Amino acid sequence: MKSFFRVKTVEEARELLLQHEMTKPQREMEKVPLLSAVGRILANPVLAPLDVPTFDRSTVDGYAVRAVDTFAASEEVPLYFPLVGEVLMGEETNLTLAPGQAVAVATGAMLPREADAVVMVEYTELLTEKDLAFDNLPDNQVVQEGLQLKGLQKYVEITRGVAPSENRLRRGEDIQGDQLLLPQGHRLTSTSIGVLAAVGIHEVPVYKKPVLGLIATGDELVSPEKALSGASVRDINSYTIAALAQEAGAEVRFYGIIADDFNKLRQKVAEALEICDYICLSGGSSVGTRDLTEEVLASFPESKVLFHGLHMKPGKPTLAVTIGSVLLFGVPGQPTSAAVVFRLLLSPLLNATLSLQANKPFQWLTARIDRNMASTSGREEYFPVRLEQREGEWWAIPVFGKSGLIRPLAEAEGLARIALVKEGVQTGEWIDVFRL
Ligand SMILES: Nc1nc2c(c(=O)[nH]1)N[C@H]1C(S)=C(S)[C@@H](COP(=O)(O)OP(=O)(O)OC[C@H]3O[C@@H](n4cnc5c(N)ncnc54)[C@H](O)[C@@H]3O)O[C@H]1N2
Ligand code: MOO
Repeated sequence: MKSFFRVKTVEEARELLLQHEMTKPQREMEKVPLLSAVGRILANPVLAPLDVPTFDRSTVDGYAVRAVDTFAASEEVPLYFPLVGEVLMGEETNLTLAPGQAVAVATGAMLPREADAVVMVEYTELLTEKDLAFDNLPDNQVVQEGLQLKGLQKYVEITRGVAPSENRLRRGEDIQGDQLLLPQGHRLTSTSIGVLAAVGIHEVPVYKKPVLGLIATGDELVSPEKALSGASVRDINSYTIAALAQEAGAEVRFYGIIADDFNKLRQKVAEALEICDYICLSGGSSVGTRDLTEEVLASFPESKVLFHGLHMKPGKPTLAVTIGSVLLFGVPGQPTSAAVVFRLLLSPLLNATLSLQANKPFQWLTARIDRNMASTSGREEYFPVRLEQREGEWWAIPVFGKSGLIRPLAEAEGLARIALVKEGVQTGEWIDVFRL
């Protein structure tokens, strides 16, 4: 009878794997267009090549002024500014404001020189010489200057003063030229992509994605687009694992469902070894007579078993092998087991390959367990939980279901962990939860 050997704790397994060449930070880079850069990892730091904005801009629709000229304005005693021009959106202006003048500007438009604030259009009225009843005008220098102009001079009536810099975005206020914008190793998000667009970077240097080959084994498996018959079951793992691998930054190659046949499986593995950095086989990692994974992997001359079996539930029959520089895994066929092993072991490896900090602290939280849970000392146990806040504390509510099911995991918000040395936990006890 076959049995497991080289059994490791999850921690030992992770450390062993992180020493492997493949999990060392990836140094190969490529340039990708900004539109397809989300989720990719920056291979170089990005310095701002210029100031953003590149000129002083208005943040409102209104009139550019010198703030000091407007201080005395009020609803009771408005001030009148001759309108000396307009700056259209996207137009470069050469205007310079003289004291007491106003220039119409749209939100985002360039400000004339000497303008240091903008009065919102709501606090103004546009008038012409004709509209102004000269007799009633307050005796103010600004108006006098305006009146000296020829033709239908327009005036801006201002009923509220503005402070210097009010409604103005200064050159470089958003981003300063030469500033470090994004560090090497940063995972690009929608907002960091916006920042790159702002400084005109349209091709981004990123690390190449590690390639993960995926092979599902099992005579019983049927892909979702085919009809089920007799005792056949749907292939779930190929899809959850492909999605998890993509989330972790890998490029996935799917090698299909392979029947429990030594030669066919070996042939597929050989094919995958040609181009993959990681290979993940689901099913057939246990000790059943048809569980061929280990036998197939062992038949490659360079093959080396790192471990077979983890002190972990679910995920006990996990297998890790190296063939040359390629890391190969046999993950259990049970859908929840496969997903848990991938998240806890393979995702951190892909993160390491991509220079991402593995298991970021915010992936874990502590919560109080909602009921007594039994476990066996000597293995780490993981079970799906929902999370709830009660009076400022997190509580973990177990979602029960065997590891052959998929729905309980889909309902869960976390995986609660009972430590290796513990024999169960009591209601209310604090427990580590890995957020899903
Ligand atoms: N005598 C023992 N039997 C089992 C042990 C053991 O220690 N001694 N371990 C059990 C545990 S725990 C697990 S987990 C499974 C692991 O089995 P395998 O990895 O060898 O996987 P299979 O036997 O091929 O399949 C198990 C189960 O999962 C279903 N499956 C397989 N692939 C997929 C897929 N891609 N999508 C959906 N479902 C899949 C398969 O139909 C089986 O029902 O072994 C226990 N047995
Ligand atoms: O260890 Mo198995 O992976 O429980 O279901």
